[in-house]
Amino acid sequence: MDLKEIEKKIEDLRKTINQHNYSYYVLDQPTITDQEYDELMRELIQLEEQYPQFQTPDSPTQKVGGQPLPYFEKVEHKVPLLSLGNAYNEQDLYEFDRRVRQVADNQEVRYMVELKIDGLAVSLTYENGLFVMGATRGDGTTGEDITQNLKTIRSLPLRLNEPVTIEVRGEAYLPKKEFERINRIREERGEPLFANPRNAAAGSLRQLDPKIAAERGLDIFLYGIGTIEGKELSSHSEGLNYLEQLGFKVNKERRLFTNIDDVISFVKEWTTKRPTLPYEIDGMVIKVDSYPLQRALGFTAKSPRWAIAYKFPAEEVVT
Ligand SMILES: NC(=O)c1cnc(N)c2cc(Br)sc12
Repeated sequence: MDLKEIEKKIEDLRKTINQHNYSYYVLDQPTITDQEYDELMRELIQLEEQYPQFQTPDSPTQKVGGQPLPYFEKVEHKVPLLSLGNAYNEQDLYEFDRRVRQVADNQEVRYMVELKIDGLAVSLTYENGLFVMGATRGDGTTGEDITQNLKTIRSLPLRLNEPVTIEVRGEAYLPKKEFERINRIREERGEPLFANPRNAAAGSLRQLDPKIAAERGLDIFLYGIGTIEGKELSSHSEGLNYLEQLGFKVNKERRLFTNIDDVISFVKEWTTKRPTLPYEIDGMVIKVDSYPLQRALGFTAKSPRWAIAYKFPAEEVVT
């Protein structure tokens, strides 16, 4: 093959593998066997090593982790990653609804209710559709650049379906089965165990050697847009659907309601269904859906007035 044909072969391999990644890790619908997948990856890694001039930042080979870093750079978030006020019972939710309707006046109020993933909040920045930077929440204003580790998350797209410049936020987490597998290995090695999946996810993402992060089946759900160029969105639900369109993994257990009683029933439903999930959640997030109404409600010093986190009661520890 001449160089043109080799470049074409590498591009075709990249496209095929990225498509399989998307089906397997975002849609949970495998399209080839692990064996066939590994075969394709081996061929692509070998060709990229032989022809480095054809390497690109969105190649799936970027997911295996590069060289260890001496430390993590600090990064300033353009839009702060805020924390949420907490609700602990129905009364708190009725109170939240009353405050929202005070500002909403007579306009219809829609609430988007989502699972509150028990992981590590992160921000992802894409320029013209390419993943360029990922950071921890940190103190909400300043986080740590953990791009190399986030790249190893299989469901995190290195190139979006549209060449959009956008900053999105989500929760990196460790599925329960992965958490148990990692702790079994640590136990065999006589290493200290992780207390829970959240600590394990945080510990994995704070590794300076991305090859360690790559071994730990981290995953991510995206749930918010910080900044976006050249696109007008009118609601949070429209924003989430757009994130899915771009190729992000967005949690499917979300639902829109027009009254707080139905929100409370949905919260109760998930309080009991929680153990059936393959990942841990520590509550539910209730957000006003309309962006104009979110703007009208604004923020307190540290959290939005248009959202609240309902915290599940602490699980009884079975001794
Ligand atoms: N779906 C969501 O909005 C969501 C899910 N899981 C979380 N841990 C958080 C945290 C904030 Br802040 S929002 C949010």
